[in-house]
Amino acid sequence: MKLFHFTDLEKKAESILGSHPFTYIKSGSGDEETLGDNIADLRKWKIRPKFLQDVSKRDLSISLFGKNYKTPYLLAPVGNLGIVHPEAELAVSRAAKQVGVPIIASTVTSVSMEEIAAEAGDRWFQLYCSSDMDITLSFIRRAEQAGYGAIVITVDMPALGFRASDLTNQYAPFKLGAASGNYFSDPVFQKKLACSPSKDFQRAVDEQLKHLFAPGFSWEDVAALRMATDLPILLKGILHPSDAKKAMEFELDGIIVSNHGGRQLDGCISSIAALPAIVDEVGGRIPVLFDSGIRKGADVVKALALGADAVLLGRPYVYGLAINGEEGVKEVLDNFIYDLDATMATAGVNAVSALDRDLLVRT
Ligand SMILES: Cc1cc2nc3c(=O)[nH]c(=O)nc-3n(C[C@H](O)[C@H](O)[C@H](O)COP(=O)(O)O)c2cc1C
Ligand SMILES: O=C(O)C(=O)c1ccccc1
Repeated sequence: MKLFHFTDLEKKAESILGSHPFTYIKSGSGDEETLGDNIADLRKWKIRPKFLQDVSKRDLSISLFGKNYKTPYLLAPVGNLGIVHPEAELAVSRAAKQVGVPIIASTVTSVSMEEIAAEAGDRWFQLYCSSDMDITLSFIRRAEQAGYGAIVITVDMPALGFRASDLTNQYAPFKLGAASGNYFSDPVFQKKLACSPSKDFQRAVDEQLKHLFAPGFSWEDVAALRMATDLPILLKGILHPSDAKKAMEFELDGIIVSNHGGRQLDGCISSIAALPAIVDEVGGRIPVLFDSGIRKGADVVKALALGADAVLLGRPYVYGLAINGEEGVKEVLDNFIYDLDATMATAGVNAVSALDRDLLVRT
């Protein structure tokens, strides 16, 4: 593949994927104000290197929920990957396992969470809470049994964002069954459907769509889920410090500062602009993870220096998958690790744990 720059990665993926699938992945909601701000606001922060620090050994490792990881990267949950590559989540899982990076498997994967677990190393499960609590609880039980190490509840999708380009293209991959691996294999869903998804495919897809978004889901439901599992629970999509505070009050274990890669609420704050106030509110009591706009090692250094404990990669690995399946994802990860290592060395920092705000200025 030999593509080291995000722009080249994106161009190559565009030449391979069909126009509608590529647009679905690349786009943000609205007129992409927030999508652009995720990148632009990261660039407002500049690194002030301090030299003569002995950077002969660099330690990229982190620890989360009592477990050590070689790098501060996780793979963000990305649904509908069946439109990107025939091996979809399985290729992603194998690549991440080779590199030692945890995956966060989406609710809306092309295959089931059990099939993913069979190929994956460290894995967390991302939960879109269903409007049907029985299905939601069934997903949590299945994740526990399949060895997932945490539940990531995504809170920023009470409804699908206004995705202008997908609307123009009339493109909705989740209506094509590219995202039905978990629903179609779920015993509770099957029972409610009262027929086999393979027999009446369209009805099963329509039924899943009815359950997929849960606009009525609230903090009381979060409290019920807290009671329902001993796994660590993180909320993904937090942008306001008061929601971070509430997550701690509800005894949750972590949060992910994210605006869904600019795909949900257009006009909302960029993820990096939201991060410092949330880190201050949390005060080190629970891990704060970060995503939306990470495109290179310097972006990672900035997010970690502003107080994130780890970062999630989204579109970059999806493009690697499009270009060369498992090998493509692995190459993207290898490059991100190399880039981070080089960025830390040239910034005069020898450990992720030594990154702090003193390293940055806002321009
Ligand atoms: C095509 C696509 C599908 C996504 N699907 C999900 C999903 O199923 N669940 C979820 O929590 N986030 C989903 N996200 C959001 C990502 O987890 C992540 O927040 C975002 O991609 C990070 O931004 P970045 O792409 O700029 O790195 C999706 C993102 C993309 C691009
Ligand atoms: O596209 C997305 O960002 C996404 O998360 C999603 C998930 C399920 C259905 C449609 C979109």
